[in-house]
Amino acid sequence: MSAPLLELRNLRKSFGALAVTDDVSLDVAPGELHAIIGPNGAGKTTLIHQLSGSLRSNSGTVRFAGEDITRLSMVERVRRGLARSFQITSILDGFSVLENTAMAVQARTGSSFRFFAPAARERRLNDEAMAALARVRLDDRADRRAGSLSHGEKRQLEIAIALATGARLLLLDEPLAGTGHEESAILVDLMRELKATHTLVLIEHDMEAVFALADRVSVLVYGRLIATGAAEEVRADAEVRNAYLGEEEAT
Ligand SMILES: Nc1ncnc2c1ncn2[C@@H]1O[C@H](COP(=O)(O)OP(=O)(O)OP(=O)(O)O)[C@@H](O)[C@H]1O
Repeated sequence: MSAPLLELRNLRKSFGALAVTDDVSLDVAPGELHAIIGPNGAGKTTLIHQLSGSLRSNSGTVRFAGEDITRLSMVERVRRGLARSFQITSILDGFSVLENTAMAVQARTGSSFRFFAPAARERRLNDEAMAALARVRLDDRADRRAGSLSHGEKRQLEIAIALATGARLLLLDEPLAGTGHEESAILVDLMRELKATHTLVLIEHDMEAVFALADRVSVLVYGRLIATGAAEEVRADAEVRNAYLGEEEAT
């Protein structure tokens, strides 16, 4: 296996006496789609916060592209190419789809277009934003107000915003939650396409989507990883079936 893009070692986060993630160690290879599954309350979202930098870990290390980023802020991590698909609340409803995406391009490029005339600068930002929107198939919605998008389209926009930050690795926290059948099919296709160019860490409860997309799957139960492996191996693992998949099938 090539050197991992993301390396977690012995990560732990506790709230008071409750260890929500406990001794989590995991490697994610470049180009891999790695799914993290587990029952409600297992600590998946907390782990994503620890990776994105929105929560400081109590102990353990996170390395990205060989660099120790454990102490870096969320903004510094985004600059290095590690982005969480933004929460819906971070979409500015009153701005257009294009403007929302162009702001992410601007955040990445900073003042690097400063030598351009204002009109040319705006064109560059918009061209890059349109490229991100085309990847998520929202280019035909560019001029719409973001607030007018459907639930699934907002999820697509969040991914476009993450792409526009220049991310190499995308952290996706339950992108399919609350989406209808058609919306979810679009998002699954989109994630499949993104695999060609990006590394993805996906938290998802939709097991059909997980096993259709993931190269490898890790199972988190009570904050601990009980299994990591190729999707088919994990699906067949007796402990995993007891701890999680059996429970899902029963519901
Ligand atoms: N800020 C916090 N303070 C105290 N407890 C917290 C905090 N954030 C999360 N927890 C607790 O940590 C546990 C794990 O929560 P988390 O949201 O990470 O789980 P999850 O696996 O993402 O669950 P779900 O699949 O339901 O989204 C839960 O028991 C939750 O109540």
